[in-house]
Amino acid sequence: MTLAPSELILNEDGSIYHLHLLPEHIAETIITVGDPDRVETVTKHFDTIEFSTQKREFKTQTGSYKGKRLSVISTGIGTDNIDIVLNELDALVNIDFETRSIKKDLKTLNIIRLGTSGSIQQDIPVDSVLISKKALGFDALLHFYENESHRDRAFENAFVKHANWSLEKSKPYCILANQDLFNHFKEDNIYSGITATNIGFYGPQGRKLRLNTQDPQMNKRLESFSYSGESITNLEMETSGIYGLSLLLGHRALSINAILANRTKETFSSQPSKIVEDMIVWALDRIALL
Ligand SMILES: O=P(O)(O)O[C@H]1O[C@H](CO)[C@@H](O)[C@H]1O
Ligand SMILES: O=c1cc[nH]c(=O)[nH]1
Repeated sequence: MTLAPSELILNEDGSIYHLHLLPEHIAETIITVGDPDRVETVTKHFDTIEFSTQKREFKTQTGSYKGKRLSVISTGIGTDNIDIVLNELDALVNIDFETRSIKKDLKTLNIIRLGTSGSIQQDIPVDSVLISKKALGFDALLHFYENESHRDRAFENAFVKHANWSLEKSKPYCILANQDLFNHFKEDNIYSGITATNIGFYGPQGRKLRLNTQDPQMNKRLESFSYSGESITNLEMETSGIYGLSLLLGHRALSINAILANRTKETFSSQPSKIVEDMIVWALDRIALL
């Protein structure tokens, strides 16, 4: 099947539409960060940088860390951007841009998010690091793809019942991290849990400045939900989309987040850049061993 110019969009220089990348520009292990400024916070640790570009919020640098070729790419905020980043990264490795056809032999990328997040559990403090074993998506992204075989419907239904989830919101979807990557990064001083991803930072994460939220008890209900001994630990805005699209496309994904806020204790890190830097240094050494 040939993909039409309106579906697979290439720029005049042959690069993919939003990311502005050619296939040779990316490594097989990719670190995603939300903030474009965080790309260099990661790559300043690299031995060499071979390539840099930026279009809109999507900044990419590829180089080498301890001999391993890595790309770092910023996604901006939200799962709407994750739809663009994951589909275009996959196209770069699994679609032949000359023939506009899907390759026979598909590649699997390692996709590791180094993000920031807010904890909703008392005992997960600010300035800790958490890896996400599962994601619960309150965004609707995955519902636009054929996804049935990858979701944990029993978990989703138990959550909807427990939280008295409004039918006017999207049905939450539950997706697993790549368990090999999860085990590779898991260690005693790193927290792990279920990350809830939502479509906003304020109302959708239960924050009230001037506007009332639809359910003032939402975060309490998230905090008290437990399923097979596991709890929802933190809130952010990308992990469910990364896990969902990675599973559907055949890539391996893990989300690692620096905890900047504790929503239950109403605290925020006094040194957010330090914990982000510490997380990056720790994660890079683990990534180099993949
Ligand atoms: O720091 P990043 O990776 O952007 O992640 C978190 O920070 C942003 C909100 O401040 C959202 O993107 C959220 O997921
Ligand atoms: O509370 C927080 C902190 C960082 N990022 C989020 O999305 N939420």
